[in-house]
Amino acid sequence: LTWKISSIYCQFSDFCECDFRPNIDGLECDLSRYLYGQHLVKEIVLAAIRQYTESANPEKPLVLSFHGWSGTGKTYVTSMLVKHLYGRGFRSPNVHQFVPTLHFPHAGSLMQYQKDLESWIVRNLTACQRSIFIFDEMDKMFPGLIDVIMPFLGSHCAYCRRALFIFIGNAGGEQINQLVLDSWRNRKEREDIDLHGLEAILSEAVYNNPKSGFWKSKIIEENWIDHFVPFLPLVQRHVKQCVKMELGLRQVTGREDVVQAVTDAMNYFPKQEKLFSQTGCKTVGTKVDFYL
Ligand SMILES: Nc1ncnc2c1ncn2[C@@H]1O[C@H](COP(=O)(O)OP(=O)(O)OP(=O)(O)O)[C@@H](O)[C@H]1O
Repeated sequence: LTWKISSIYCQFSDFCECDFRPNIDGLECDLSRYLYGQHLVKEIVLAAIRQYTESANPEKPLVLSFHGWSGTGKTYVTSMLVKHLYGRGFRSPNVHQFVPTLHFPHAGSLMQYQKDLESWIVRNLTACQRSIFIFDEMDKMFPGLIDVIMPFLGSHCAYCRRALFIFIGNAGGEQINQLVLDSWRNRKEREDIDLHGLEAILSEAVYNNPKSGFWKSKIIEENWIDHFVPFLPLVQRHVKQCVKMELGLRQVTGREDVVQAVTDAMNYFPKQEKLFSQTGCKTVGTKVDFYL
């Protein structure tokens, strides 16, 4: 009932912020304490979100696209954002997450999905302009579907300007890994890798990949994505940090043996250098339970 009343209020008020209660200090703190090996992500996400939350009347919605290898923190950072932007986190009625394999599984229903997605967004943006729409597994989304959200991304849609769109996918991961590998071979510090050229590489990687939901997408052609955010592949040092964090969550200290056992149990690639963790930090939690 409370939500219905606030929806009605929001339709008549320009200042309706619904459950939007940004805590930028909290976000900054979580990113710097609990996100490892992602200096570019911290920098881009924090600056973009800060600007987005500080502007009461943005000119357009904020559109972010997260790219990178498995287990590098894309979903994790999205959760941090949701936690620090909405009072009730993922339980907030203003947080909407789409998973293609769950919500759009059948190729034959593409037109129906397009209609449903469009009306879902209109309905929710008219109920609350500060809504967040998260599109997970962009590599598994049927090309053509995502273009129905185009009209909501620009400045001409007045009730869309305070929304936040996040796309998550693995496309571009190989290109990011290659760049990190090259810089490692050239003895360059990881933290010295900058965005220069990377955004263009990522935009091309999703646009030209028939397996990407952005394949030949107008969203890319017309530059509606504000920031392509590269998640770098994690190395042993980061896996160790993840193990320590998992141990901390279990209130376990002084178990260097577990830190070493879990770090050694992960697979690393490329074959020769054995530099990057195959699953990032993704399976660390279960491995910690196994070795404890
Ligand atoms: N950079 C990181 N720093 C700290 N912990 C991390 C990092 N990356 C991943 N983790 C840990 O690993 C778990 C899995 O990561 P996450 O789900 O974010 O991976 P992902 O990039 O979304 O992978 P996928 O592409 O396979 O969905 C997180 O819940 C977190 O505990």
